[in-house]
Amino acid sequence: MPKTAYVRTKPHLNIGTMGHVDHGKTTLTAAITKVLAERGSGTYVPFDRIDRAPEEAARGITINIAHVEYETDTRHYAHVDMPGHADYVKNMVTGAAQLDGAILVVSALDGIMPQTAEHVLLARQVGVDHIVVALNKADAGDEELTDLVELEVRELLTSHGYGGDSVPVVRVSGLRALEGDPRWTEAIGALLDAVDTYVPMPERYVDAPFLLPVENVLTITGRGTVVTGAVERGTIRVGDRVEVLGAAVDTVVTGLETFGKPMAEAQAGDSVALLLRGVPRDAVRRGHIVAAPGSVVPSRRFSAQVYVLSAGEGGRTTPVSTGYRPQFYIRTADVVGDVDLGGSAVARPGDTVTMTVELGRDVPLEPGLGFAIREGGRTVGAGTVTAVG
Ligand SMILES: Nc1nc2c(ncn2[C@@H]2O[C@H](COP(=O)(O)OP(=O)(O)OP(=O)(O)O)[C@@H](O)[C@H]2O)c(=O)[nH]1
Ligand SMILES: [Mg+2]
Repeated sequence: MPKTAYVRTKPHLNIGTMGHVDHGKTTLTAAITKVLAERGSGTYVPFDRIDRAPEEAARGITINIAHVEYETDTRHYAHVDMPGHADYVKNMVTGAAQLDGAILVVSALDGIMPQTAEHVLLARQVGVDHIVVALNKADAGDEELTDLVELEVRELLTSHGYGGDSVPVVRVSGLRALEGDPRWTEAIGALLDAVDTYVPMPERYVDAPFLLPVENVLTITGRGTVVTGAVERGTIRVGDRVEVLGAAVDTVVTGLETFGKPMAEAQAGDSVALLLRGVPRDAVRRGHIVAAPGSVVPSRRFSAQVYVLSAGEGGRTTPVSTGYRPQFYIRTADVVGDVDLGGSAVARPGDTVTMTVELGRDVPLEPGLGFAIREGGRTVGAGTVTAVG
């Protein structure tokens, strides 16, 4: 049976849930889909369909980013549910790189925890310009304590340039909303209204050459290799030629879908799956870039302004100097790079410095592109490309 095609009736945005482990991101994601499904827009996605890997079920945490879709009255959303556990921050960065806005989930019982702050910092760095706060577990929280948590969250957001005073903070209970408690299903409605109104429709560069950072690679038996991700810019149609940078592959797009629905054309902002002709499964991986042929020249050298996280932010306790070799998280890629601070200069935790970086492989780079620097499983820096070459 042919699948129903995707019909673009509303503006499409990419949002997602981020925040510290166990604060209720996946529960809230499931609750949002349930509340909207009951209003007749979209399909309910239960908790165990979001955290569906065996290890996720066994450990009760999210590991992989998961995508769900839903619609409000005014918009169509792709929603990325990100992991909060410190070990999976690299997956969170991949998810955040495609967002137009984020829902920061903070447990009203626990307040700001290490990955609450780390995610806000990373979101800022990878270009998430708008955050709405869900103060979750409000069913179990004491009102006065929740007021304090709200103040604390606003302060954190302000310190990262998010204008914490004007950010919407909505008290919710994902768990009670899932159970159908009217007070809390209403709160989910209020949260979605806040997202609808506070996160603006971003400018989409639909006329630019096509570019999609690969988030995931799958094989569809009998059809071939599929790459997924959010279109960063441009437009793509079935039959278009593309190149896969990183894999040095030239190919043709032979299928195009969003959330299992075929589409004739995908454009900047869409969360899509591209079927690529004749590409072996192991030739492509996360971090590669699918682009219009010849439209980008990848490079490995760039200059950047970098903030070195303080020890209190979970960063290093000792300075870095020329020769330092951490991992750079750029779009969905994770690449080693050599840092040059110029001569004998050092960068202490808490400093903002300029550096040149020589990556281990060529990556499409451009001024203004944000990235994170990680080492031994923790985030140690956040930077912005200032010049390429
Ligand atoms: N009381 C109460 N408990 C909640 C609420 N939301 C989630 N929980 C509980 O908190 C625990 C963690 O919920 P998850 O939704 O898995 O949290 P998460 O933020 O997705 O966790 P990670 O993805 O692993 O970072 C579960 O036991 C939930 O039942 C809520 O609104 N109220
Ligand atoms: Mg989760």
